[in-house]
Amino acid sequence: MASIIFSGTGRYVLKPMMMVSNNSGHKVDGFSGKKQGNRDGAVVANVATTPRDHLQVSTIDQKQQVVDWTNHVAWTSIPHERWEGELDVQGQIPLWLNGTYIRNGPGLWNVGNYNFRHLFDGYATLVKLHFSNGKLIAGHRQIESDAYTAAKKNKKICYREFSEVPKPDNFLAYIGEIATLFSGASLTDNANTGVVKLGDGRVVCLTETQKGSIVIDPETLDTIGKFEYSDNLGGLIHSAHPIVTDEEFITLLPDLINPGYLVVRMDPGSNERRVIGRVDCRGKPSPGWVHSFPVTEHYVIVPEMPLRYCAQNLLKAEPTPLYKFQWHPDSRGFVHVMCRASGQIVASVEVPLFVTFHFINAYEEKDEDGRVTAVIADCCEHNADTTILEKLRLQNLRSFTGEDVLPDARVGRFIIPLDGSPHGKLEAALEPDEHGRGMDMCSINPANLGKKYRYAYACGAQRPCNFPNTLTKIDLEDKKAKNWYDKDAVPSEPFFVARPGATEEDDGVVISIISEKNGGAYALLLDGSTFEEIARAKFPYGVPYGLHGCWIQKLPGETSLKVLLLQSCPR
Ligand SMILES: CC(=O)/C=C/C=C(C)/C=C/C1=C(C)CCCC1(C)C
Ligand SMILES: CC(/C=C/C=O)=C\C=C\C=O
Ligand SMILES: [Fe+2]
Repeated sequence: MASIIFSGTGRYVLKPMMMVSNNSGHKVDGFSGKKQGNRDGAVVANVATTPRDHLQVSTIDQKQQVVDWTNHVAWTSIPHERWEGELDVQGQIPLWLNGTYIRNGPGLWNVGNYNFRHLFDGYATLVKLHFSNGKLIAGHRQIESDAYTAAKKNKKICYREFSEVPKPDNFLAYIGEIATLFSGASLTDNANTGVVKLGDGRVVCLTETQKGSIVIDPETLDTIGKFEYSDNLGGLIHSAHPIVTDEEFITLLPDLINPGYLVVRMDPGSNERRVIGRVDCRGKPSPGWVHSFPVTEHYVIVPEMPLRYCAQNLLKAEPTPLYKFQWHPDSRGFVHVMCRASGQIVASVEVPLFVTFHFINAYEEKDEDGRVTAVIADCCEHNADTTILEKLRLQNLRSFTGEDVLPDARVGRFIIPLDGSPHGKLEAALEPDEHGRGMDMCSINPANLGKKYRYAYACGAQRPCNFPNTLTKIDLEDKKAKNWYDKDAVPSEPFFVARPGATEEDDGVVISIISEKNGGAYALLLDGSTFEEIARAKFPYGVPYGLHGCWIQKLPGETSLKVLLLQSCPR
């Protein structure tokens, strides 16, 4: 398959399903807002055919065999606002794989002539892979958050992003009140981190600001509107990674005023979160950053990381080394265990210092009488080293020269006793050299959420590197890892989809999107069990790196939402 795409100056005519127009019918090239001619009405991806600078420079230097990463497609803004088309597939997509994988991530890192600083600042780009009877329709779409829409209109940043603060006059021009620059109104709603399917079918994109919860149409990727929480729980931020199943949505709301966390739960069909309980922080001066957290069958695990939110840094205009956070080793690290049913804290232990974005899973360990004796919680742990945040600055990601600069990481396993002991343990769940001492962006078989499990999928490292560059299957029982690697390519989070009816934990496929050194990108399917490639399909343009995804299973006999709507509203 693999058509040679960016080779000439001619236009590359794509298959008829694609769309490159914005709502006004004009093709949009990033933020330039340039109107592109569409005289013949042909469905043409102008962006895919215009040779882009990075496609010319991103070549292998024959002498050094080192790729110029300045314009690596992983860290280059997506060149157009939306696209959809069928991809040629090399290999075999399993016929049982029917549904849509949607991945979210910060895919646009410039506005006007201004270039963003940090990976997490970029405006949200959704990428979809729709699998149906062995065929693959792909697409992408920018999320129409207020932050993105305002930036596009004003050609300036108008809201506070992860590391960016708008100039007061940008913000004034848009919102109109200086008093609000330091209030919740100035915070971004750029939902660029994850995407979840709620039990009621709504698909919601998320980031760490509560206002950045945005409902999308999983078929078209269109922005439907804000997900408004109808409770009065308040607060401005939440964990970027709620626990979402068909039955519930659980998340943590950090309390920055009276340091602690509210543990809250929402039912399918509802927009109202109800409080399960509250954890008071044991360390000072503020809650630890809580990007994610795990649950077990009976407990919610609340990590209190010594990397804490920092009120002063929240207000600063210029980025500080740790952005909105500060490292407080003296105030130590803790893990709290809350009973889901009663909201009572059943354990609150001090643990060794740790730094993590992502918990992998957690489960309960029982004695022979079935009594829970401990909770095991696994995470991608950065050896208590905060420099990983700095490594994710775009300048650093784009300046790889072959030196091994990625800090070491491991599968950190917390062992939290439930017998009243004051301390918990943190150790590597397997020898980190198994996965090149790189470890982040993980998934598991969702059937094992909160239960004892054997396999995790994540990005590891083939060194030297400056960013995790392998897909890794971790066997926590045999303490072994299998690694997939494509030189100079950047793979995104390996996402496990179970085969319907499977009984083995690793019976399924692993989906990832690979940003290639030559400016291209491809969707990759690995067998969940053997971890061998089973199919790949090249995009007709470069797709940048992205973060987290979700799977929307097509049920047998299911009719699409659009068809149902058309049937219920006959003209
Ligand atoms: C993409 C990712 O993993 C994290 C994104 C985090 C964001 C956008 C955090 C934003 C924040 C603000 C804009 C101000 C308040 C603090 C904080 C939640 C860090
Ligand atoms: C890309 C990333 C965190 C993303 C948050 O959602 C972490 C990468 C860590 C590298 O080792
Ligand atoms: Fe994340």
